[in-house]
Amino acid sequence: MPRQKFIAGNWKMYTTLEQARELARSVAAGVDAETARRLRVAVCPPFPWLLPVGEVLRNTPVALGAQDCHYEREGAFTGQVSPYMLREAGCQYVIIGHSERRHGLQESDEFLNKKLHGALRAGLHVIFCIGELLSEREAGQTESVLLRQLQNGLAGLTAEQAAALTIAYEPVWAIGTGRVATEEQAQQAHAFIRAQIAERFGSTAADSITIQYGGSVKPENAAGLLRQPDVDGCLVGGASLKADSFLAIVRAAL
Ligand SMILES: O=C(CO)COP(=O)(O)O
Repeated sequence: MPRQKFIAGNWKMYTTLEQARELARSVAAGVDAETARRLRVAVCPPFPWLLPVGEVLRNTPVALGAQDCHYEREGAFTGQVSPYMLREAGCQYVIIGHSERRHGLQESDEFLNKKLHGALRAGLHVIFCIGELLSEREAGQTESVLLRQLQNGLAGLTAEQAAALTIAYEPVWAIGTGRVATEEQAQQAHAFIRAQIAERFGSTAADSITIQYGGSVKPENAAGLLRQPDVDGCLVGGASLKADSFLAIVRAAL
């Protein structure tokens, strides 16, 4: 059975409350029953908008996700958000390891691995981001970087947990730059990631795991990327902030 495609929107630190509600309303209105039967759609608003956006999405096929979490259930962690709080706020998904946290906030593979386990303990589905810098690609290190991020980032997972995971391959040079990876570059990286999952967790996990592509995905390039055999969906930044462009990407996945 083919893997179900999964399109997620990462709203990053954008939208006012009113824009967030309106965007969620329009996205939900554009995902009909047939679309919902054939693929998964989620949006990941900023933390303070999770509850009001969750309210808008209630009883719709669009799932709610957060953009980060801490690894502990609770504690003296000023400014952090527990994965259990996210569950209680209605989240099904959480993004972990986005490059804007890896490189902007120096979050290490080991730290992200703790978050991954914390999120799974809380019952969240994780979108785990990996990807190389431009300098690493140009130095021919793409695969070794992905390998390190997978080895350290996914340490201690069971095959069953790996099978249910979403990996987002987001080459850092393609994020917010308008410079999308070519279909061949995306397919090559995704096939490499799947092969590594097979090696570590077995072929059942490799067949079931969802591998999204992220980085300058737009309505014009989504269909070509999604046609690649190992591209199971997209993690969309800028184009997820307009319902029209996000829904066009959703339709490209049908
Ligand atoms: O970082 C991204 C999604 O997480 C991609 O962002 P853009 O789609 O804006 O390039």
